[in-house]
Amino acid sequence: MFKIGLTGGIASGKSTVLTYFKDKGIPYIDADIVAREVVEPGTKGLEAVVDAFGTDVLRDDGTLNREALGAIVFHNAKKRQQLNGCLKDHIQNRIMELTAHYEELHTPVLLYDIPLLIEGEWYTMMDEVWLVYVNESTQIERLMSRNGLTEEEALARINSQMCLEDKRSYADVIIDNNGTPLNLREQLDNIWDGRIESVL
Ligand SMILES: CC(C)(COP(=O)(O)OP(=O)(O)OC[C@H]1O[C@@H](n2cnc3c(N)ncnc32)[C@H](O)[C@@H]1O)[C@@H](O)C(=O)NCCC(=O)NCCS
Ligand SMILES: Nc1ncnc2c1ncn2[C@@H]1O[C@H](COP(=O)(O)OP(=O)(O)OP(=O)(O)O)[C@@H](O)[C@H]1O
Repeated sequence: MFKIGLTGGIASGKSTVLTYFKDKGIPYIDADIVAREVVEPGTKGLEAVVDAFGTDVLRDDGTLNREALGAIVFHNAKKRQQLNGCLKDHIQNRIMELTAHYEELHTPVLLYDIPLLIEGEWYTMMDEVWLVYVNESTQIERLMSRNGLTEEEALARINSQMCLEDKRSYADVIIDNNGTPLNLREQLDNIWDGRIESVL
């Protein structure tokens, strides 16, 4: 099974790229979805988060208050590391379980959308790394507009990750998403024709 790790910075366009390949029928694992599953009510993941951060990060209905937890961890590197420590094994186990499932199905290609692919060293298990790249001003603008954040809040999130410039050296393919959606689509058509169809 050919494993492709899709990464980038926050709001660089990973989900937009993933949607293109999903629409082509390529199987995928979305780490943001996994990260939500492992903190659903009743999970060990949520229990670990509450042990570390207290019940202030819960809503009245017992679900995780993502806004409250985000406000803490995107402004404090120590707290962020603590959260990562609570969830790392749960996220990793679930991703490996899903990978085994696709191996059993003899899936020829599996696309992983993992925001922290480099930071979390997931790149070492990939056959290829694809980086969705934007410059910082585009990233800030898109993040502010998508999440309704102030510039300061957007920068706090961006600075929680390895900078996109430094991620470039890990990439086999760089997808430049500074342009229009049409420009992005043209690049993805080329990647599909040149790199994916041959593996299928
Ligand atoms: C802090 C939380 C509650 C904020 O939730 P929220 O709904 O606001 O954001 P969401 O989960 O959709 O994440 C949005 C983006 O933030 C970035 N991000 C998320 N967690 C982290 C982190 N620990 N460090 C750096 N960036 C992160 C990613 O680029 C992600 O795509 C949530 O992101 C979380 O639980 N993070 C820890 C789990 C994790 O590491 N997720 C990344 C997938 S491997
Ligand atoms: N080429 C583009 N032109 C204009 N807007 C774009 C373009 N590509 C993506 N966007 C918009 O930018 C925002 C971020 O894109 P997307 O959600 O795909 O990023 P992401 O990397 O998956 O984000 P996250 O790290 O938070 O999961 C979205 O609102 C999306 O619609």
